[in-house]
Amino acid sequence: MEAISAQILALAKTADQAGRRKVLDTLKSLQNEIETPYDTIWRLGGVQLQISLARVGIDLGIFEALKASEQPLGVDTLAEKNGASPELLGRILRYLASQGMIKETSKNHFTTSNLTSMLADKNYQGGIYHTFDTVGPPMAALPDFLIDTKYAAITDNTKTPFQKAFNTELPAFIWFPGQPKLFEHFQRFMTVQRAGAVSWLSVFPFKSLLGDFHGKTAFVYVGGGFGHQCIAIKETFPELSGKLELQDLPQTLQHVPSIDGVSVVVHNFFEPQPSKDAKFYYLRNILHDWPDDKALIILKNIIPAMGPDSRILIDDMVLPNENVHWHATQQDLVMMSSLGAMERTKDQWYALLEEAGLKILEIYEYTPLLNESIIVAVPK
Ligand SMILES: C[S@@+](CC[C@H](N)C(=O)[O-])C[C@H]1O[C@@H](n2cnc3c(N)ncnc32)[C@H](O)[C@@H]1O
Repeated sequence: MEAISAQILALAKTADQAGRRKVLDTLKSLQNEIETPYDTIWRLGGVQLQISLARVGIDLGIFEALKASEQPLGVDTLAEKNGASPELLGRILRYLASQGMIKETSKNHFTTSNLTSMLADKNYQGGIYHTFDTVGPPMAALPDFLIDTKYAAITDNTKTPFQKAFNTELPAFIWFPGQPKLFEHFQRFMTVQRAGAVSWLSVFPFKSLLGDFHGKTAFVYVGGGFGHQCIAIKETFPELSGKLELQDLPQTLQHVPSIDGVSVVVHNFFEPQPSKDAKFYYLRNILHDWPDDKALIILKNIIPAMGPDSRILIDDMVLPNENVHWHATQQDLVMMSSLGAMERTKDQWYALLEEAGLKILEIYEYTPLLNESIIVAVPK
């Protein structure tokens, strides 16, 4: 067993992104084959507790404290730092160690594991909070919502499990910015959501498509959140500093530190695009947030601003028609439950863009297993 484990580890360490994913997916299907029904019910039964306790660990500063310490820390020392009852904390630490989130070195003493660093990182912590506090309640409300609606398709962003979970009539993106803490967690999560993945810039021929562009704005990051893709572009193409624009709602932009060489413009993408003749209008993780009727408005608002050389770049998953990866199926149902939205197949993208009055020039896939892609579109 040890020899096989070492071989798998070595394989994963030398593999590229797609190869490493393949290793993980193989291990996952192997687990399904090996499990008895008893194993499976324990695994499924513990899913919610894992993220609950990851959040408790973050609330108590456990991961940061272990990361900052060169020595293993005892329960009492940790309890002094965070004020929790040592009895309670001991049980929490024991659970976190049993799940691999930290490591138990001796009785009541703990240190970091391979996962601790990620759990101690502010942006990934945003992901844990977002998943638990904002995505979790609609997921829990989904089964009863579906019974109530007799399993009708969810396509209206005001009638989703989200409204049931949060007892609101507002669509998520209207409700959400009014919850500053939750919204900040979400934006932090967005900055690392595809960390470690292949960058779209390694596949998309940005430079050659930009050509000898001399206009005012080369890149408009529509609904760009914390603007991390402006930063990625500036790092790759420093000569574009001053020609990059970040657009988002004021509620989002107020959390964004100023970025040198990037102008920041308050823009609601349900209104006409104010930046004219830019080379690229880039929408990353935007259209998958909206059902078709809203996605059409967003796209149609950009078209009148486009010059002859302008391109819309849509950075989203383009799903195959079968054998969709579990990341994508999971993401699809998260989008559905909170936003009445979806991850779209290739056929659905062609149909949507056709209806918006756009034509697809090219699709550049940059993460083969997850089908994250750049769709390049121009007016018909
Ligand atoms: C899923 S996040 C994606 C952020 C960023 N594009 C990324 O990939 O990390 C969606 C973004 O859309 C923004 N947004 C939502 N409604 C908007 C609107 N009506 N106008 C402009 N931006 C909006 C949110 O503030 C958020 O930053």
